[in-house]
Amino acid sequence: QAPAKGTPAHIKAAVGKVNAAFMQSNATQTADWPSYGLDYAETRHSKLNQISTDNVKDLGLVWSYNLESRRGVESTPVVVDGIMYVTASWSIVHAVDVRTGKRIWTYDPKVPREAGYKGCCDVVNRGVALHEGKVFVAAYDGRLIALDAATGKEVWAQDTIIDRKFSYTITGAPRVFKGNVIIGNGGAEYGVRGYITAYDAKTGAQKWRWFTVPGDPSKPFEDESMERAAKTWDHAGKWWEAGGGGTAWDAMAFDPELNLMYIGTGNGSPWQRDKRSPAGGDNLYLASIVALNPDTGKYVWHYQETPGDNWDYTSTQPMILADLTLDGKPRKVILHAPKNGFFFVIDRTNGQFISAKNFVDVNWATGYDQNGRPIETAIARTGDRPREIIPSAFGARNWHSMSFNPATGLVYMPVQGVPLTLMDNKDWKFNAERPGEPHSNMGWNTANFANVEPPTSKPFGRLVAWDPVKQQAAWTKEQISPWNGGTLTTAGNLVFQGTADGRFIAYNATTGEQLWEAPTGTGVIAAPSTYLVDGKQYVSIAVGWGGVYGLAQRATDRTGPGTVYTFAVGGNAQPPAHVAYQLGKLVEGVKYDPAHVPAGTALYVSNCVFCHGVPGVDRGGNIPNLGYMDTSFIENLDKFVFKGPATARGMPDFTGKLSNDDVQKIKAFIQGTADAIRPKK
Ligand SMILES: O=C(O)c1cc(C(=O)O)c2c(n1)C(=O)C(=O)c1cc(C(=O)O)[nH]c1-2
Ligand SMILES: [Ca+2]
Repeated sequence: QAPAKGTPAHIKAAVGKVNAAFMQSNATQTADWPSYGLDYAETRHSKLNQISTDNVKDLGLVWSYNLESRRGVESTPVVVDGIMYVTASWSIVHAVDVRTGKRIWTYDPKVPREAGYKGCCDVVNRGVALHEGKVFVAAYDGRLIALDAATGKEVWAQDTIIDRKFSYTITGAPRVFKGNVIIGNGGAEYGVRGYITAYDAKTGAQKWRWFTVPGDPSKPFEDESMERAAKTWDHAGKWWEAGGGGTAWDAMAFDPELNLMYIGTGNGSPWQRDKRSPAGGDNLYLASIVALNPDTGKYVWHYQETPGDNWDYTSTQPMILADLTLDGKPRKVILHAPKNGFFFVIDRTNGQFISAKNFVDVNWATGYDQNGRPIETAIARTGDRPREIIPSAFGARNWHSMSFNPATGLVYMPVQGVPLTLMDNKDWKFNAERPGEPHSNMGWNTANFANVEPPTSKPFGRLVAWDPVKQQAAWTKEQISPWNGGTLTTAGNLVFQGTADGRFIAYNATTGEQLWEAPTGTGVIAAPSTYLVDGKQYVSIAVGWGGVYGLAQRATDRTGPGTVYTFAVGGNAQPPAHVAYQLGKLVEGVKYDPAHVPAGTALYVSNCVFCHGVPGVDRGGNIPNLGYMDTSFIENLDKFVFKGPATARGMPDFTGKLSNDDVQKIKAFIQGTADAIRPKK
């Protein structure tokens, strides 16, 4: 007799069957959603069609589940036979029974809140992997943890970080390929050396590790790929001191037939190439797609999308494996649209460049030549004055997933423009005494604050349906803000996406016509999933505003808690009531010495601006904008900066890093900026 649904015995059986054979058979039916990107190819294309263009208008809420989090939610819910696993901020895992919408268990890895500032981009997590009865989560502080799927109890945990002096973090979802749990890390804004590691899913034993950039060349190279890569860096730049970067913090995919796994690598650390490799060079394997042998971690091939990266143009954005007919011939390709604004089609058997076309206006390159090298513009690298480079470091796309529908032949991708000015940081030196010290290690200054030349382009968000064969858009939808959620496409000829302004929307996949929407009570950044439970199709989305753009910006005054919404045709549950949130008024009356403003500006830019934004200019996302605080708060700023109450929520303690004098100067900058932008009476 089958165990009752939702009991530990049922959960064990359901999640126990998720193995390599299951992943492959599910790929042809997609009855479940067993992995971050749905399948090994990361298509996010479901073959379910109960919900279709005809009846999507009758989609209604079945239940909502409170994730009890107030920071970014980037997780795609994975679901097997009605058991859902989804993560919230601070890497907390929730197991939810889809049949009831009720909690089965939660697991909190207890990430130290003071470690929050070690990451660039919010204390987020993109989700879990499942394999043979276990749930794998990578915690923000760098631990990879295996849980019993039925109970949420820890089975094993591994520290994936090679050197805790440096600011390594993990935000990405692990994947399981051939019985190995695979995970990279983040940190390239602060000076780290990127790598990716495989662990035995059963025992947690380390199987292999591949570094993405070479280490100190006076020491033996780990493998031949590192030796070759070291020839593309100028040794005078001593890149290895700051780590070089190249972090593999998000994208992975796997082709079982070719026995190749693919990763996307990140930006250079520091950002500006002449600071780490003064004579130039491609600086392999930054900003590349790399194919590895999943059994050994051995390098097989690479294609570098941004040679000599200079702008935080990571190639970590999600990739999709697809089979296309190009010039009459079937081709096994990788579809990829990274931060740098170009859509790439790459031969996944050998890494050969097929085509690249810009999907937004860009000013760093005019295109790619037939060898797959970008043709850079004259302004791309010269840093003599503050200059807007397009796309900015926020990327024309970021980690927000795209999906590929073989029926329409279209890729559905969230696209954006977030204008940013860059300025050469002439005095940049790697801070060897305090490696991993935030933002000062970027190389460039992002110069968007009040008294520097502002960018001239306008921010935008856009949903683009891209034809990868013609390399052109089939349709586009303008959105009200950048930083919208990832997409899902289905055999019901639908595209689902959540938006920064707090809606969950369904479109006709062929035409882009909007067919349905529901409010979400907060901005959406994550991607939805769809699956069958007891023969019925559901769609779920985890919402919660945040991520790097959400730290200091928002598109709606609705800032409800992290929540999972599950919809089905005929659903009629009531949504939870959410609190509205108002902008305050500009801070007034804090006494300061105007002579302190320039020094305060520099201190604010290297210590505060990333999370708190520009006082009174940015709107304040999940983290308050200091230009809108009460007078007494700014007057007492030292009480928050040194061992303050917000350290429990992830605010760094600046004891020993800033002096009292520095805090006076920062106050001068905050009040000075508020005074400067206050409308004149
Ligand atoms: O260089 C890195 O190691 C690294 C890591 C991460 C991350 O782990 O989230 C991001 C970025 N870079 C990055 O450049 C970026 O724009 C970004 C956005 C986000 C996010 O979750 O919203 N993470 C990251
Ligand atoms: Ca980065």
